Amino acid sequence: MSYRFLKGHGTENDFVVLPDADGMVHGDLSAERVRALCDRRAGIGGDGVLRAVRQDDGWFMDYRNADGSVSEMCGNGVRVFARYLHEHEGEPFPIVVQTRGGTKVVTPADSGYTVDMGSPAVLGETEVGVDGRSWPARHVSMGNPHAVAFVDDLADAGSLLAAPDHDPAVYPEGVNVEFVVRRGERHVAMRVHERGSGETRSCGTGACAVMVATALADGAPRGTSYVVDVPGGSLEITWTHDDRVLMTGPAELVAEGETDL
Ligand SMILES: N[C@@H](CCC[C@H](N)C(=O)O)C(=O)O
Repeated sequence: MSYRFLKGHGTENDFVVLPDADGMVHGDLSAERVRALCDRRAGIGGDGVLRAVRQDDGWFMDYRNADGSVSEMCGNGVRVFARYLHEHEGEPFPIVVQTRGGTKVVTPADSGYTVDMGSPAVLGETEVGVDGRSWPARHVSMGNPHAVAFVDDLADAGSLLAAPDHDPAVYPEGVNVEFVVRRGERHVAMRVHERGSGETRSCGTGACAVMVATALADGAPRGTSYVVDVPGGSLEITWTHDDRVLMTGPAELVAEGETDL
């Protein structure tokens, strides 16, 4: 059976969008099917899948990582998802998106879309490691788990072909690991190894976790904005006076078609 898909990305974190308004097309999306869709040689290719299901309280973003695993949230994905809902489902802004990590509200902005990502949870210190080297890291939850480590050089993180070492007692469900360097005043750059997808060109929730960890390290007052560079572009992030993280960045839809994968 063939079905409709779209392909999109936010700062080159790329996704297969599966329209499934009534939840009837895909039913219980299997991990095997997600892996087939995300396969960059035999499939459409993507860091993850965004299945769009209409609910009584808005649209549900059913997010899956490329390996088929489920995650609570995807920050770049939610901007792409909102653009899809606006342009293809006629949803007016502000767009309310339900996720496993809570309700997110997306509005248009000069440089793309702004997402109210909610309040971060700062959960203490931990450690991450690559190739026998280790760094202290801050444990931040943006609905999904992150470990943020400051390094001298982004190359210190090595090839990132394998998941960085981390404490399984702190992260029993795995973790997204961000490596960060400073670029200037209120400006950092990061690489990320995503749980379930490997190294990606960007991670929206990761950039928010990085901003929170950096603002805490800097003693920056609430309301300060940071630019977070990722390999696929830049995101602007503000931690507001009322403890919400606002992320602004682009979202692109680049292709649409039918697949029988
Ligand atoms: N790329 C996403 C995060 C996707 C989920 C993550 N890999 C996890 O397992 O938590 C983003 O832009 O936030």
